Amino acid sequence: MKDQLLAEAEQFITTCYKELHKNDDEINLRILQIKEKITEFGYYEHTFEELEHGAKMAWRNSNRCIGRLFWDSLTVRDKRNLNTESDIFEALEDHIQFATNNGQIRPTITIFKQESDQNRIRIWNHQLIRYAGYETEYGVIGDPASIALTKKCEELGWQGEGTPFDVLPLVIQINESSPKPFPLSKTHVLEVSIHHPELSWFEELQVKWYAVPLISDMCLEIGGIRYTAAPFNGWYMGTEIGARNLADDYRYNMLPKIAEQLNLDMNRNSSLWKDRALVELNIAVLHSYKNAGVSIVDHHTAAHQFKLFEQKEQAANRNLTGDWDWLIPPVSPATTHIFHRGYKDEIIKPNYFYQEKLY
Ligand code: HEM
Ligand SMILES: N/C(=N/c1cccc(CO[C@@H]2CCNC2)c1)c1cccs1
Repeated sequence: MKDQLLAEAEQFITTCYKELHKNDDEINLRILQIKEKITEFGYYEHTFEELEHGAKMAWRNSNRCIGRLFWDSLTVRDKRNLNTESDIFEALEDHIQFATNNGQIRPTITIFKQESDQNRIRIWNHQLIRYAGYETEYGVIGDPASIALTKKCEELGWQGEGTPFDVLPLVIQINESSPKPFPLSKTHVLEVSIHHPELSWFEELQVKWYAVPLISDMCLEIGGIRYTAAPFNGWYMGTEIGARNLADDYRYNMLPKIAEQLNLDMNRNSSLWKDRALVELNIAVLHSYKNAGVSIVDHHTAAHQFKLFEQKEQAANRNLTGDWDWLIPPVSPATTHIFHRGYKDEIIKPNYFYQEKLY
């Protein structure tokens, strides 16, 4: 195990320090230091500089991410010193406030203590901000994707209002102690009501979504060290909300309601009623976020930015890796260059990984 850790550390320091334009003496000195730490204690710790650049490299290596052009502009917050659930909760509220920035979203990651034999911090939420889901005898209220976590939160003593848009509490667990729920104050949660630039009936659907996507259940691995609590945010690509979260029939399932209002022929697939409803919903999402001054990107602009990323990686002499299945957008994929080429789905570290589900 120590040899494996040392090998990962050496590989990371070599790449990271070269990118930071450090010379061979600095690289060898740092590797020697780490070797001593691992030999004596069985682990080592990153400097802030290593942590910051490692988190950026991990974003750059995220094969499924179309937003990687901006990898070097990630804001990294070092919270490895925090030890209690309430201190961690406070740091998460600060992250939400800083990243939201009144709508001018700042891509940010907050990194908590690394995993060790004595220490494991986990955030049970998939995203820091997400709506609850309730199974009732009349069907599901809220987000079906949240049913399991909502049940867990209720077992832990949390009580939602029962609306389709109840923001779940943050659930923080340290080691094997009971996970603790912390309700988020609504003042921290910026939301956008969805309306359409031409179709005035759209607002009668009374649908909204939150501004900031903040993934909190993935593990950041840098140089053999695992950060099991390292929530990160960017801004949304419109299709994530308009073609998935609000459109999937196992999510908010809005397409039939929209098609009805559009008086489309829903009895024939070939009327393409689903496709027309989908496009209008995505137009409404992009229009509403822009109108509210909340950062968002359409899938055409995002694909163009990804093209620039491909060119930048080529110029930097780095091999581009990607996961085609995820990189193509769910709306009009073949209108983007991504659809018409291939990508090598090789896993390079540092990177962000799934970790075991705790509920
Ligand atoms: C800045 C704006 C960003 C945009 C528009 C963006 C866009 C996306 C989209 C559309 C996906 C696919 C999600 C899905 O289909 O469910 C994705 C995946 C991903 N993104 Fe980005 N991203 C951004 C920033 C970031 C940042 C800051 C990080 C980390 C530091 C990141 C890491 C990832 C990872 C790890 C995945 C794969 C998640 C999985 O495998 O479930 N992205 N991104
Ligand atoms: N726009 C985004 N979209 C996502 C990025 C990563 C993951 C996800 C959600 O993935 C879920 C798991 C599989 N599909 C939904 C969405 C970002 C979230 C955090 C930083 S950027």
